[in-house]
Amino acid sequence: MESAAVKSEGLVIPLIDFSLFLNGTPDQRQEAARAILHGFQTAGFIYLKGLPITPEDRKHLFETSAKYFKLPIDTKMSHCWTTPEANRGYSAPGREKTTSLIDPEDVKKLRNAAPDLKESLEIGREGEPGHPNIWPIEEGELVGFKKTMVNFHDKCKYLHMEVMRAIAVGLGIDEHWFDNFTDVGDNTLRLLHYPEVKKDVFTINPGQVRAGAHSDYGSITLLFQDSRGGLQVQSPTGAFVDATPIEDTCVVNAGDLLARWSNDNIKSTIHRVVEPPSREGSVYPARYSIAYFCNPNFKSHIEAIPSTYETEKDRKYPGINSGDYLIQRLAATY
Ligand SMILES: O=C(O)CCC(=O)C(=O)O
Ligand SMILES: [Fe+2]
Repeated sequence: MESAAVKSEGLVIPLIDFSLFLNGTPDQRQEAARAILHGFQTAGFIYLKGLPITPEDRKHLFETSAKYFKLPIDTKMSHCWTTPEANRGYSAPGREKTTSLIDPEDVKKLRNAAPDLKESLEIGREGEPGHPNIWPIEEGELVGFKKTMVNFHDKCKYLHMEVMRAIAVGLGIDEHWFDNFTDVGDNTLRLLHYPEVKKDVFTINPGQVRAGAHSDYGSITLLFQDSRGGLQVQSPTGAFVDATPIEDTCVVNAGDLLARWSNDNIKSTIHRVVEPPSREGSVYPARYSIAYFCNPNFKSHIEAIPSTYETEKDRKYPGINSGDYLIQRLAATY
């Protein structure tokens, strides 16, 4: 039920059948939970198959995303990303620079030297007070856009809750321990488009990437990639290893807040997006991916999960509010 999806440079990313956690016997459930936790503790990344998200759901989402990005730039700019507090809307190529740098001046320099070659749309939870999603006008190919996105948001919210339950089972705490932290669904759905690009762009500027090396901020990220490739995960040796697309799987990685919450029992691993493995021709075709960034409910106070420390003095971090933590991290990269 478990095999290695990636094995290189000391990095082993397991591929786990999540249906065994959701619908298996008590033993299968336990075994799947153990494998999931182990993957997060070692690689910080896992692949899941047997998901409650069907290949049709997924196909429909990617098609809808491609239609969105075909809109004229002026239309997309009419609902652009404004503030870390809202964290919603369109980001044009060059807007966000994902990086592990924190100092805004350093980020600015890096952005100017090698802007990320991507554009994205962030969609937050519907109904979050004070932060409405600003939807593109539904005409032509875009009819039904909102419904598709809201449905997918809901399905991913459920998947987040279930993955956190698996982590709880793996840790040997109450299976529902995280439920009060995940039930609101303060998560962000991000559509990503890496436009077609001339191959020489990457040779002229060796620092050029599609998305800079970074770790994610929240609890976990559910990442759906198309078949192009280019996602890489940093191994314990420091090398970047291809996290090759596997059909009908989802890549799940732990974020910085989960690492902190687990007293560093779980790893949040650096990753990036570079050009795909070379093929014929003078251009790299466009790549699409869909990331669902999960967070503990913004109102939650985050302090070390029971079972991840023995005595008070083993707690590495003071408590922190989940929403504040995210805003602070987003403010550094936009
Ligand atoms: O597009 C991808 O495969 C990864 C995107 C990513 O890591 C991010 O947006 O945080
Ligand atoms: Fe990421």
